[in-house]
Amino acid sequence: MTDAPIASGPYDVALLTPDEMASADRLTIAGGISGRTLMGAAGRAVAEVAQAMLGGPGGGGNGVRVACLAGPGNNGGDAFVAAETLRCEGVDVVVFSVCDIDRLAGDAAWAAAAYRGSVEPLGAFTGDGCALVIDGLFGAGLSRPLDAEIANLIETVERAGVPVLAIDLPSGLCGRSGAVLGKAFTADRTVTFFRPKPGHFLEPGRSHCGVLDVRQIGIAPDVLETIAPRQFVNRPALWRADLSLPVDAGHKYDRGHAVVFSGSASRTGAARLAAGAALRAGAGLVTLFSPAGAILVNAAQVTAVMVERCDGERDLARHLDDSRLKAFVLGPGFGVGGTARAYATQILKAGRFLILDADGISSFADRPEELFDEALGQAGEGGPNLVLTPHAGEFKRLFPDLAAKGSLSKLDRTREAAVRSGAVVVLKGRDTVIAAPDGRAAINANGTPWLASAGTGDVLTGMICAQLSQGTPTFEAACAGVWMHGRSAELFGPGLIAEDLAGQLPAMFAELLA
Ligand SMILES: NC(=O)C1=CN([C@@H]2O[C@H](COP(=O)(O)OP(=O)(O)OC[C@H]3O[C@@H](n4cnc5c(N)ncnc54)[C@H](OP(=O)(O)O)[C@@H]3O)[C@@H](O)[C@H]2O)[C@@H](O)CC1
Ligand SMILES: Nc1ncnc2c1ncn2[C@@H]1O[C@H](COP(=O)(O)OP(=O)(O)O)[C@@H](O)[C@H]1O
Ligand SMILES: [K+]
Repeated sequence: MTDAPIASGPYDVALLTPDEMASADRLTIAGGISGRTLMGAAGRAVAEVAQAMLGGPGGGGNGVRVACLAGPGNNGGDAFVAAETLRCEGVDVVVFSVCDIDRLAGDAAWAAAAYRGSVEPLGAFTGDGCALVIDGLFGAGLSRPLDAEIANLIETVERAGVPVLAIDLPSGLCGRSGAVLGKAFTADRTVTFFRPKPGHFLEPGRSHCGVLDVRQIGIAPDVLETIAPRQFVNRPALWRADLSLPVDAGHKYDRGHAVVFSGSASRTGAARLAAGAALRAGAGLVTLFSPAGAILVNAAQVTAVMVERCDGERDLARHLDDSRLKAFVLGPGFGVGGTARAYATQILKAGRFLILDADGISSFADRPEELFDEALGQAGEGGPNLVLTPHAGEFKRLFPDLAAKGSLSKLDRTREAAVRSGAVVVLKGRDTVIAAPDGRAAINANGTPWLASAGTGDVLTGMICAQLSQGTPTFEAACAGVWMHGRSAELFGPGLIAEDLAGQLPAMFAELLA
């Protein structure tokens, strides 16, 4: 993302649904800035990016042809402004219009009237000799799947292999959900305005956008106070102010004591991955709670991480008498069953933070209400006491109806799950969504595909646990953990396995705190 304002607070990283974007537009126009001014700025921003794609100013002047595809609404209006700007700069531009330009209305009609170049019907587009396609067919106003003529046109562009610059959204992509309605362009770059939309970050949308440029076109950020958006892209501006860090005169207990439950003797690695990450991510102390049969194998492989026996509810009750134990990870390698359910319930009843992952989640598959009732009763000052970190398969076990409801976006689905469960829900994947029961949600945008590797989810639980054990509010702790995890993967680069992630945390912190 380029040209974003300096990220300093949550509204700088807000995502606007198409309806919220229309409100931003209305509020701005009511405040005295005309729709034409906004469209003029939007179209010029598109032309600037087009020039960059053609090789910089003058790069488009050497006989290369740019095709501007214009739709029936304001997205088409932006395309006409971009076309006229490029034409004035000496670029050979042709507009291919969906409809007769006499049928355009409002600002789009104004933009078409101001264009002095040639216009051809959409059906005349072949892609021959074309160096760039500017997609101004549909943006925020897409209301139904693309018809066959437009879908065929997209295939023609794909076959011709011409680079695509999308205005606002690649046509066919839903800005609210990131879903493809029938067929959509796959753009090399997308220029959007004021703030990005959820569909730019939710898959498959993100994969259709290419490089995302966010341009400011004269909409004042203070309209966000009125609109009060509740979804954000997960960047440090969202949680930096709440992050827990060591204080100068602090001691290790100030930084919290984190606990990770180990599985049985042959399944201990996942818990150690989580424990190591929790320590490196900032917990003051970390203890592995191990069944008696796994103590030797655990003790032989840890140094700064401590090991304690925990073999049943009585042991756990005794441990919970120590109020310094703040946050617990339960699930990685733990085994599915009654023990996991009993421990989870006990921890929540004791008012401690619990990150439930993997087998911990699957243990509640047949009786999710038992977990949800406990979590709904326990939310503290900093938010819920429970964080759930499912991948799509685990999510389906706890929320089968939400997983099956095709009309819900990943953002909607995670939000509904958070409200129902009383937990902060982290629904993982390339486009991890973090949602709180109060309606706030964030879509993560960093990380690399090398994270699709065994054990990386275990490491994530440790990073979230480190923040929870230090007192960071729950939603912010989960967002920070997810971002740190993704950034660590980026810093390591190709060839990453789960064991490599925690080792990148010092470099990640150095960057974050610079
Ligand atoms: N908001 C702002 O601040 C600013 C917004 N700006 C720009 O405005 C854009 C939004 O403009 P917009 O609202 O006119 O919607 P747009 O995407 O052009 O499409 C609507 C038209 O398409 C039609 N249509 C829909 N789906 C269809 C389909 N499948 N197949 C066929 N037709 C279909 C629909 O018809 P209807 O559904 O009404 O029958 C209607 O005629 C936004 O993306 C940005 O580029 C900038 O100028 C800067 C300031
Ligand atoms: N293609 C991808 N791009 C970015 N992150 C990914 C991708 N695939 C998986 N991840 C991340 O990797 C982690 C995998 O976690 P999980 O599925 O629980 O694995 P495991 O159970 O083996 O630890 C999650 O944080 C997820 O968001
Ligand atoms: K478009």
